Amino acid sequence: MVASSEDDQSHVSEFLRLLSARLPAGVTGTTLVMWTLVLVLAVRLSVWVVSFIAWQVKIRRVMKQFPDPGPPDPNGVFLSHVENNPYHVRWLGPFIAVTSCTHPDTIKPILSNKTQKPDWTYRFFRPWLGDGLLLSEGSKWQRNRRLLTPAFHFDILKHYVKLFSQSTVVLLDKWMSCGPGASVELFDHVGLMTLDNILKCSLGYNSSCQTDGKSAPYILAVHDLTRLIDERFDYAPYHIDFIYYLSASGRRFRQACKVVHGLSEQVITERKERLKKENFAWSSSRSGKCLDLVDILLQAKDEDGTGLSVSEIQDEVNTFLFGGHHTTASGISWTLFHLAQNKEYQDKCRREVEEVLQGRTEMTWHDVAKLPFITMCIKESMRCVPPVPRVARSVKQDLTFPDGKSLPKGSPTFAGFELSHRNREIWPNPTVYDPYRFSPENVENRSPYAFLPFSAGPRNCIGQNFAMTEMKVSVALILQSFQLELDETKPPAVPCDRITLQAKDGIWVKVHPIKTNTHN
Ligand code: HEM
Repeated sequence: MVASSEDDQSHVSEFLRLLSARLPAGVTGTTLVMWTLVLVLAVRLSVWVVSFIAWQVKIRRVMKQFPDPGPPDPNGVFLSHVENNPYHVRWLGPFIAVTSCTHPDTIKPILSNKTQKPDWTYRFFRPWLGDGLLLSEGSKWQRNRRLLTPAFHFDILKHYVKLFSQSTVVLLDKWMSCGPGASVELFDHVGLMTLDNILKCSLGYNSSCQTDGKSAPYILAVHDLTRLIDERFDYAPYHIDFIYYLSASGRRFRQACKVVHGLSEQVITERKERLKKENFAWSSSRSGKCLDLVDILLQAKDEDGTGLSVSEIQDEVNTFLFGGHHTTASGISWTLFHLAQNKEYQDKCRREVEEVLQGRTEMTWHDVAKLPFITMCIKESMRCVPPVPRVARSVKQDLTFPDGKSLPKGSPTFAGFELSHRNREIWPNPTVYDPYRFSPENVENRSPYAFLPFSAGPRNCIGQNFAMTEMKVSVALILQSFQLELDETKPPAVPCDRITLQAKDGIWVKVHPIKTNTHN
């Protein structure tokens, strides 16, 4: 190696000497090379400046088509603006403009296959979730989506109803032991319950995370990660990896990633050991058990017979651990909040579940289908506070809206579910919680793109049936055992954007037992 670098140096010196010999007096080979380099750099810089200016002129011309609502109102949303406009533009600093679509007709093309997930937002998740289903693109995403879809088939989901019931019972027992009328913070309790569910159901992990306290570091780390990613979006210097990872936030982010990856490693290692012990033969005849997500990941083979690598499996487990618990925790907690706030709907839900269960405390798959009013309440809650408030996209090819306005290739844009769910043109009195918006006759004439808690199009939520089943079971069983009342002595519940919509100071409710707990 040393000899070759010495050889290279002598070749360069020889070249410069020969070049100098051919040049006019006073001009050396070194000077000529330097000037050539400066010229090349100057040309490249000029090309870059000219294309930047051309791009800015184009962006400004294009963005003029879209209204700019100005600074956000105190609630952070532009309700009156959204009422009259199906989209708007916001400038992030002096050069970058992002459109937000807030009407079913403009959201529809944004969620089509003419767009893709943009690196400018999703890359902040990559050190945590890797190239799992949420972040991957192209053939890898297609392969994994195809592989994992069967894990969410109804035949599999119906086995989970029993597990969802059992996890809810653990939560009910905890509330029962707090004493009548105790004040509890919903996200704390519900977050552990939904983590328990995803660990037991999709990941086949023997969890007792609601009671053993071992998952507290994971929950705290996820809390940190969502806060830190949000902070990184908002602070431009942190967009540069080098600066970010030198900062205290960047170091904390790395530390939190280590904690969450620890749990996914544990899930995979434990499963592999169990499989070895069971001498598991990969076949669907696995003593009547259905294949869950980890089974599928460990079993998956490409056409050429290669399985998924360890890091591919880990990325998916990390993705499902997060995607499968943080969102449903938000959905269930906000539903309980809305029902605590609207006693008449809470009572109606309770009557419904009592009629279906007739004193039983465990749900079956058939029971879940008999809860239409609870389903309407959950949907109305996700309209008011969608767990995922928006998704970002980048336009792959020029995209034209129904009114003829268009976005050029490469434009960044948002599908704004939170705002479209409050668009007065579609939802009269949007701030009022009214589950009857979701009665069959009211749903009939509404665009399928009006209500999109699970997004739509090719990148819609793979876990939406899992989530709806889990939410119905938990809400029904909670209301069967407890009367909920908002705790007015605590700070009011205010939605706060932490990737999913959480509550700024939590959601505090008083839980009043309805009858003696018969779950034990
Ligand atoms: C109330 C609960 C839930 C809500 C509101 C929700 C919402 C969403 C939304 C809006 C997306 C699209 C994200 C994007 O385009 O960037 C999404 C994707 C996804 N969700 Fe959910 N989700 C929920 C529950 C779940 C559950 C329970 C799981 C897993 C068990 C899950 C797994 C995923 C995955 C893996 C993706 C990526 C799908 C893909 O790109 O192919 N979600 N979810």
